[in-house]
Amino acid sequence: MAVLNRLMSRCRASSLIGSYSNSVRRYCLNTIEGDGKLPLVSPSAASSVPHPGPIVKPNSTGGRSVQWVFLGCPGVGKGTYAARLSSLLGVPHISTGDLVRHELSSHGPLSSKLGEIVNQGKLISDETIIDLLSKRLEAGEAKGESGFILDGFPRTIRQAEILEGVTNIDLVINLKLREEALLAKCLGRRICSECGGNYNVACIDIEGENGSPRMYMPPLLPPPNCESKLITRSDDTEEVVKERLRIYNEMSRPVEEFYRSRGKLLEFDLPGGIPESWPKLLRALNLDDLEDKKSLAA
Ligand SMILES: Nc1ncnc2c1ncn2[C@@H]1O[C@H](COP(=O)(O)OP(=O)(O)O)[C@@H](O)[C@H]1O
Repeated sequence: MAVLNRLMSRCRASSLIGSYSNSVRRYCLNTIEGDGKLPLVSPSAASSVPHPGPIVKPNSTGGRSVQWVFLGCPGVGKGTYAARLSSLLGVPHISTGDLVRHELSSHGPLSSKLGEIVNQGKLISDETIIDLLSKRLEAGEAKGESGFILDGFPRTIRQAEILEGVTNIDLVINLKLREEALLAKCLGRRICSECGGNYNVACIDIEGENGSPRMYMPPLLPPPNCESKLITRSDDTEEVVKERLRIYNEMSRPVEEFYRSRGKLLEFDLPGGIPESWPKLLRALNLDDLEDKKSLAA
């Protein structure tokens, strides 16, 4: 993690972004991978993608903490599943969207410029997002964090190349959901302004057609003490969500191929709401045993 931070800092301080020197890349890879610890994912066939996808091995005791990435369209549920895996695996869930929103709410020097970009559904610059991410990683390192589950980063090929240059990502989980559900899920999203809890008031029920099964996603309603404190994200309007979906297809879809071609992409089609999807995701990640053990221990 320390090296990741240092290089992120170097990327931000100089103009290494987009024009790495090979020696810097070698330095980082050697330093990070030279710790003798086991990678979590071995390249072999596990999913239906043309390139052999990764087989996920449960966390081995000698291994370092996981370094995973979540990809997927706005509204797919990256934050929900990343947060659940983060508490199961004991690694930080780092959402760049949350970092941006935190920056916006701080009313610092960047916030009005960022607010304009976010509220148009556009991406903020690679340099700015790397700057925010580096600060978050540095703060985590100071608290003794190790490993991460990234949600919302990388979102451009350039970001993916930078990340690939500084550390070894074990696994990239590409969450997928039917297009019809994505807009409804974004519009139904609610956040508790006090505890930060994420809820969804949308009830999604899509008839099966052309061989695809019916999809039912019940609302995820807040507990009574959050009910009166719910807020909606300013970028969750129909117009802005449509723009975010367009930008995802243009800028972030190629990132899926970036990881697919490296054998790191695990495609996961969400079959429905959390009760249906979570156990299946754990099974796909070979983590169902871990959850059983954790619930027995609780
Ligand atoms: N990696 C990134 N690169 C550029 N902009 C980002 C990145 N992550 C977050 N953002 C900005 O923050 C906004 C909110 O991000 P996020 O909460 O991840 O939204 P989404 O629901 O669209 O996945 C994005 O629309 C974008 O403006």
